[in-house]
Amino acid sequence: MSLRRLKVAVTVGGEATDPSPNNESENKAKRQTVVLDNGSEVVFMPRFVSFDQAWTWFDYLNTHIPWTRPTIRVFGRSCLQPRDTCYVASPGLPQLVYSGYQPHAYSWDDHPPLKQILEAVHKALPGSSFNSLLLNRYKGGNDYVGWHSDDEKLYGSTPEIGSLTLGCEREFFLKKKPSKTCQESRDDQEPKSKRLKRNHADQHSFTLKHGSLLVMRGYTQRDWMHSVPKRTKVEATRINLTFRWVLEDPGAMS
Ligand SMILES: O=C(O)CCC(=O)C(=O)O
Ligand SMILES: [Fe+2]
Repeated sequence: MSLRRLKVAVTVGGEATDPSPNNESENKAKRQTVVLDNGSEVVFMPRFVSFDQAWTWFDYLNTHIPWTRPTIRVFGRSCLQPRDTCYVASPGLPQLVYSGYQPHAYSWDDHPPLKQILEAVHKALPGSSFNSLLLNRYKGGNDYVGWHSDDEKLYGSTPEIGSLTLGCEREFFLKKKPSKTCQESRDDQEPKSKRLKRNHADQHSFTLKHGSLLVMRGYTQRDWMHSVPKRTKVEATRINLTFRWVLEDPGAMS
């Protein structure tokens, strides 16, 4: 897969990226902002949290979270989701349903370290708010997440998703949807073959390392898809936490 070079603006700032008080130097982590076209944006913080803190969280979550590997429906077929999962949400929110599966919503109080992690994410992203969390556990390179967008109605039209990686690093890909919603009108005049070629060039990749935070914003879910593909040589476990904001009344959006 040929990947276009990213248009990356790197800022070095004093973001509060680590909740532990003795890690001031690590708090000066680099923050990369990738401005995608038509109002989509990805922010990447490779060292959001210190190595040691990230391992402490990994060990806790790996052993204490009630992981489950549900049966889901993909293209009309039932299959085992190719990774473990768990869902946490604030009380009273509409229920999440994806791929025909409705996960049980655990409480933040069930796992106090999650509240600490949420606090660290909020501190790093002033002005952002998250009230739900989807956890994934990839138990080696055969576990993956296929191409998808987190564009469920309950997240609204421009959801912000903060994605924390703990443990084994994995590649994360973004590719632009070949849909008309994100096309400029001049596309209509282009031959289809040219259009497809140009769309396939619209791909980006990130290596999601231990302790990194990737944030998708704006119209990224409407216009782009993302995936974490299989990696045959990988054996170690990766835990991923995606923080999201669930609208209390998604019906009011439409
Ligand atoms: O594991 C990741 O980095 C991505 C997970 C993801 O896309 C999801 O849970 O929707
Ligand atoms: Fe996703």
